[in-house]
Amino acid sequence: MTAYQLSLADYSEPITTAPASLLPKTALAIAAKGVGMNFQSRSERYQALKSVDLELKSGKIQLLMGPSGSGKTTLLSILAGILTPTEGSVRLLGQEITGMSRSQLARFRLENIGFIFQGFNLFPALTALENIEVALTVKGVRKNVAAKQARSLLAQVGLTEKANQLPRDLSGGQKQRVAIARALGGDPKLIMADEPTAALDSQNGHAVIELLHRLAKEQNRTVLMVTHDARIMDFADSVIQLEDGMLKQMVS
Ligand SMILES: Nc1ncnc2c1ncn2[C@@H]1O[C@H](COP(=O)(O)OP(=O)(O)OP(=O)(O)O)[C@@H](O)[C@H]1O
Repeated sequence: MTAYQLSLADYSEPITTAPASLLPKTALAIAAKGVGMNFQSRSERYQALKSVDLELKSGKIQLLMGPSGSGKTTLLSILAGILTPTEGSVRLLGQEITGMSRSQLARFRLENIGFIFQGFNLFPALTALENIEVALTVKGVRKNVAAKQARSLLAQVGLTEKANQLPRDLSGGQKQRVAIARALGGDPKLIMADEPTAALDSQNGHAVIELLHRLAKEQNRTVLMVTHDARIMDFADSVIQLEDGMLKQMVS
């Protein structure tokens, strides 16, 4: 189980935040200062991140790249409020999240962050539409409203005609588009993706990247993505390189 799977906490207060489209384009969506992470296992201490500073503006697509073990997932988890750093602070959408309680963090994530995973994480026994509906009801949307919203989200990713298909009858790219539609429930301003194209062939990978690009540029969402996929670099506003837990460079 990845750290992200912990993020869909059973928290059912209604969504109250403003739509992503209302955020000013220049606002800082993510700001990390002096972020460090030490993992303690038995007698050993491992420093996975060292003094990471970064600032990401809203409406941008940022890639988090670097060799295996360099700290990408750890950093994404910290920036998503899933892991608490041992040093430093994180502000998301102008709010300091580092001192929040677990339930405050769960609520913040639910209201503001859409998660996308390499393995799609769809419920195999639910149709494409039901997968989205379920996520909406977890976010506190009433069932009859959720059904309507789920249809509209599915239309946004161009899959209206696949509404009643089970995940096993969809291609990898279609599954990922359902997962993206699900992530858009509740209109999150931040989208955090962990290797979203790793399991996809070139054509499907391209469709997913274009969709994420559209969500950032047309709807002013901030997309932060861990990836090894060099194809995405052309669509990104900047690339953050991590090496041995340290920020090596930001390519704009
Ligand atoms: N819970 C943990 N306990 C101990 N060490 C951990 C823990 N989580 C991660 N690490 C270590 O921290 C380092 C960074 O891990 P991380 O998963 O962030 O790397 P990554 O860049 O995402 O790697 P990959 O590309 O292989 O997914 C690794 O050496 C890893 O073994």
